[in-house]
Amino acid sequence: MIECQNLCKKYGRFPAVHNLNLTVRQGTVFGLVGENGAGKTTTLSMLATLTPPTSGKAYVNGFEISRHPQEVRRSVSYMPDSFGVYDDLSAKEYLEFYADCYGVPPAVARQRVGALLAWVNLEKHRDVYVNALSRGMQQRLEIARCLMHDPHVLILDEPSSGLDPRSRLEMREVLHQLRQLGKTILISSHILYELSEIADEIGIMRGGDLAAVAAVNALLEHSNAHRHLLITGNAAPDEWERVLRNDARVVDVHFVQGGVEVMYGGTLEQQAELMRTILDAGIVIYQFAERPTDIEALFLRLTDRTVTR
Ligand SMILES: Nc1ncnc2c1ncn2[C@@H]1O[C@H](COP(=O)(O)OP(=O)(O)OP(=O)(O)O)[C@@H](O)[C@H]1O
Repeated sequence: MIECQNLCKKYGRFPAVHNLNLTVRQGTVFGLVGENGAGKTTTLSMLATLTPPTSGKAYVNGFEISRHPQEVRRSVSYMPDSFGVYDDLSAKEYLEFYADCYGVPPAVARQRVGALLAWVNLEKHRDVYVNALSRGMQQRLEIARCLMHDPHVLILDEPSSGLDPRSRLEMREVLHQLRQLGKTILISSHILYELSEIADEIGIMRGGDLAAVAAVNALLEHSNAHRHLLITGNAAPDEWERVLRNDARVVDVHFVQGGVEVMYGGTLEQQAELMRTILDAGIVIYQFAERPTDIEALFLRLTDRTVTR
């Protein structure tokens, strides 16, 4: 449904996106994660036909973006990372305006405006001017706007950026619902954890390259199967090593100040046994704590072999 083949964008001599090869299967959600300047916005903007590529090809809904931009625009909705709103339109008028731009028949538009406002929880704000809505509400209205012409493909650039925690939660709800619609979605974020909740696959961009791609299921299975433990005590590194080496469920050991960080692949009962083994070895335990999995580190470890650079 979306396919990029060696897609490149240079600004002058600067390669913002470099030989990008990416496939988003029909009806799936692909999350693009990366730091500021990684090339996410440039990629999404090329796929939305707003930025012409320097070289390479990309197909959206079967249409090549440079050769058939009009057809691509009809099949796609693009939500930019920053957008201007029309000050003197209410939320309802804003959606009606876009329906008109896209040639949605008035009767369909009337029904859709009501349904979408309810869907993004803005029914009560239908007559409020767009510039009087909070940023979170404006972002949700943008999602509704994106659905006005019932596109096959959605391209969303950081829909949660700049939102306070409560608005982020509300946006998260909307994105979860969006996933249920079965559309093909390409969504970007700085935060990998956020994307892992809604995406089927995740790609990480660095310096204009798609550095790695992983299926979210594989990430979650791995993070469920492994616990990240912080154990501190009065042992020297070689003592930790000796004790931990005897437990086959210890996958990885990393020495830290006063102890070790352990990637552990056993059950909770086996984890308790590990604690007993450490105590039996005469080590005084100061701390034995489970830490949240660093999903970014896990992603990089799992995809180590798939780096395309
Ligand atoms: N119009 C432009 N002219 C020159 N350089 C540009 C232009 N647009 C983007 N760039 C540069 O291209 C690189 C990629 O930018 P891009 O906006 O695609 O990154 P991003 O991953 O979306 O970052 P952010 O999360 O900050 O939006 C950056 O180094 C940026 O400075």
